Amino acid sequence: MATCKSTSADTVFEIWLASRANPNSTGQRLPPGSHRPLCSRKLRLALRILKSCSAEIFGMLWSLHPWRIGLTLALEIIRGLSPAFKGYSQALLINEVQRLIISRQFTCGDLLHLVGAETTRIGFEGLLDYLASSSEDVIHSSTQFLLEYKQMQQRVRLDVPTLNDPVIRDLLHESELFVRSFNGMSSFGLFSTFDLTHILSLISELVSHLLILASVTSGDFHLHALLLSLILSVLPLMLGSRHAQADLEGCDDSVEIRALVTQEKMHFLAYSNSHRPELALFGLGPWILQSWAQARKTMLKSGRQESILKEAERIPSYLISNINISGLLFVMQNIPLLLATHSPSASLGNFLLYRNSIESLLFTIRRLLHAISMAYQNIFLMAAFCAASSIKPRLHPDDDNVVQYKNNPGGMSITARNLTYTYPGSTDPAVKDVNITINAGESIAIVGFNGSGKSTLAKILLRILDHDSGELLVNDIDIRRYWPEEFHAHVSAAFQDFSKYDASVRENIAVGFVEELQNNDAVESAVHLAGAAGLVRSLAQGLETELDFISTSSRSDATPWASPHGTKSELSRHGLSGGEWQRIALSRAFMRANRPEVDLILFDEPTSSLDAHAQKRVFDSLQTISRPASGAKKTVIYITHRLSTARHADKIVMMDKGTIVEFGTHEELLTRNGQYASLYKASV
Ligand SMILES: Nc1ncnc2c1ncn2[C@@H]1O[C@H](COP(=O)(O)OP(=O)(O)OP(=O)(O)O)[C@@H](O)[C@H]1O
Repeated sequence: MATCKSTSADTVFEIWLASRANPNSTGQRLPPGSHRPLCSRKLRLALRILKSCSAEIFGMLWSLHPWRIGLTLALEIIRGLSPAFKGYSQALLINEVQRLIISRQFTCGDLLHLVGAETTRIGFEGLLDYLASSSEDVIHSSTQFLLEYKQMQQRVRLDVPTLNDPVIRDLLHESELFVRSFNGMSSFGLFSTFDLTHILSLISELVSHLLILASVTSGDFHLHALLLSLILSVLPLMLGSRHAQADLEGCDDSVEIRALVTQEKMHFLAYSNSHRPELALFGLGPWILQSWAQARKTMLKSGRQESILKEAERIPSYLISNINISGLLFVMQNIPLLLATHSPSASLGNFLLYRNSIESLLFTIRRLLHAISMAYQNIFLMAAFCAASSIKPRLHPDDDNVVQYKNNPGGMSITARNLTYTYPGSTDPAVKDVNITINAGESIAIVGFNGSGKSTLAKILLRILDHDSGELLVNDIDIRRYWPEEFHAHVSAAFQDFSKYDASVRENIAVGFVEELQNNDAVESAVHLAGAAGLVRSLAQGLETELDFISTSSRSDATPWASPHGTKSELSRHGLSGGEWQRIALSRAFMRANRPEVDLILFDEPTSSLDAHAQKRVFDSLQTISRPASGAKKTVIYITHRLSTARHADKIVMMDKGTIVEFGTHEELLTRNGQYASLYKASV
């Protein structure tokens, strides 16, 4: 056993982190998913994890099917006794044959009787196996669902800054391995409730072999055999067959395909980093989770029904296949040997039983050690799963510091003081010492050279990123005191790197305010504001047209949401040009921007791919909804390289190298004759 350095660790997260210390290299971490060496330090950590998390995990799983899990545990323990009982029963059979032969009263009828008794035992064994595996299937699919659900929940609640942390990414990776191990897909092998029962079963097998060995050597043979026989005979009668309870509704293939597609789409959304800003901004987490859960349940249900149907067809063959004819033949093969020896005192059965028990004992010990070493590795994955569930998203305020966002009738006011932000892994700040005051209801254009920090500043203002230092006040309250979800309900945005969803036009737009997904008026109004009505009309299936974003996307993580079996929708997907996609993204932003509770609209390069008419249309719409003839104003911020557009804003922010170099009205900045003035003159 190796020795590892000791570190102090209190929470499950810290224990998990300590378990990743590389024993061969101080200060280095083991890569995520790698095996933990067996050493006294890691063993102690494993025990602490078991103490802290196992009750939570097994309590969670136990609550799913208490009686079934209890039953499965009992069955596994009894199944563990089977090999020993089998050896014992066969030894009895041999002894009986030997006795009959020696007493010269052997008849074929006696032989058939003995063979019948042995066959009955084997039949019971097969039935026991069938009942145990049926019950396991039910527990397995519920467990799988619950853990996958929890994992999706972990993903969608985490914000961009949290996910940017490489340690958190490693934690989520190991948490995922833990969940995958319930599908048998983990590199560590399977460690699930059934591995635990497997360990119990192996322990009971070990004990039974020891018991048999003790019996053979002490001669106290029949009592134990009787007990084992009784247990094996009575237990199956107590068990209800899952087969009888199965709900064998017919399966609808199209429902399954739809469910599978939805499940994959939602999974992709939850895991995609490129969609993360919109996911946070539009508060899509609960909707993704709910849609995924519904689809996943349908898939698991249909999978279970399929296996029930298959099993129902398979019961006779299952039982027959479990009758180990070779074992019986092995016993029979000893009869000639008995006939030859004719010894009145020899007991070949006892001799074989002893020999088999010794062999089985060693084999069982090997399997048990293997199972325990698998479990040891998976304990650390379990810690990752537990710790991941309790990560506090970076943008969440402390409970005692929370302030409720109050709707500002005149739009959102923003004050930034010495705002600085550096991307993880970078040395130079992308935003540096930004100071600005934006009054409620103002329209602000942010302009500047490429890479000057405009989009980064926008993401900080939108509470997608968290500034490293400085202060950001929204309606005179520190933005860090608002719940991000609550704050996001009062803003709408179109990002420069907006998302293209592998979905219909309607879905692509309505994710801006997903509660109105089926509200045609709301969707059509958003389409109208973005000047996309003509585009939608030109599509054969209008809002229901499925969009093909692959052909127009060049992003590296543009993973296709695989449609199984090459479905019809895949064939009829519609590609869009860059400008058309931009109109769809703007419609999405207008879906929310038009709502009364929204105080801030932020568009990052909203019209970069639009023609002059479309561009005018978008700015007219912005004007209409942010400065309505009656009703509340909204603050509008837009980032643009088109200075002919910027000049219409109330004030202009000129950025360079992460900082604001000029701020004022168009006229003021021209008079100043600085960077803005030279850029403006160059553009006209
Ligand atoms: N995810 C990131 N990780 C590290 N650095 C980044 C990241 N995103 C942007 N940057 C860097 O931050 C700086 C500011 O980028 P930002 O996108 O805010 O500029 P911008 O003014 O919006 O540029 P553009 O006009 O080209 O859109 C750039 O130097 C950029 O390389």
